[in-house]
Amino acid sequence: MPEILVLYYSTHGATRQMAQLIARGIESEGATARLRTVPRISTVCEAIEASVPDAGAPYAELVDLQECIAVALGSPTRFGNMAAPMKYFWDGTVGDWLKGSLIGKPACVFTSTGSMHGGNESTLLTMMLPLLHHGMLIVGTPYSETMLSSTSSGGTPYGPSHVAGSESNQPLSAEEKQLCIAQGKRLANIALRLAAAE
Ligand SMILES: Cc1cc2nc3c(=O)[nH]c(=O)nc-3n(C[C@H](O)[C@H](O)[C@H](O)COP(=O)(O)O)c2cc1C
Repeated sequence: MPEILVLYYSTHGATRQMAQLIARGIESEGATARLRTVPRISTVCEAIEASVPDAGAPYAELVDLQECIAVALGSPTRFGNMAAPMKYFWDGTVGDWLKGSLIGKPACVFTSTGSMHGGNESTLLTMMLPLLHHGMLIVGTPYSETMLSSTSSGGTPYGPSHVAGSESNQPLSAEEKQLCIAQGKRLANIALRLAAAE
């Protein structure tokens, strides 16, 4: 069964929930979702994380990028950009960039932000940059997903988003959830067709 990597970072759980919904969409198309996260990083150089997380998805390894036919990449918004642990992971992918391992693979991005205009679109757009450097094919959300027009919180043509509120405690709206599932389905559908054509 072809696998699609759902790679996310989350501290309060919203981006993790989005990842699980995207995985549901992926699996409804007949692919397997491989959920992976990345460890926190620290300014204290001696501090190390356990090699296996206490809970949730395992930590991603480079082989996950190589083995999967597509990637869904999620991060909370941090000052209008992806969180440092996720950026750190991508900064470690130079070997794959040199080999061109990801060229031609489809990818999508998703994020959770505190406030409506606090940078969810800038986070999604800037998360695309390392993927484009790797030669990946960016898959957004088309307006045929009618909830893109009706949502009053998250959901963008650049990818799914969620507005979590200043306390990071707002649940995903029905529209936000549906757009996550739709994004997973679309990514899997395109990835499976590209893989079959090879
Ligand atoms: C250091 C830091 C920076 C943040 N920067 C922003 C920001 O620029 N815009 C925003 O709307 N929310 C910002 N937030 C809030 C998070 O994006 C928000 O709580 C998000 O929903 C967390 O996702 P999670 O539940 O997956 O951890 C920031 C949070 C932290 C801790």
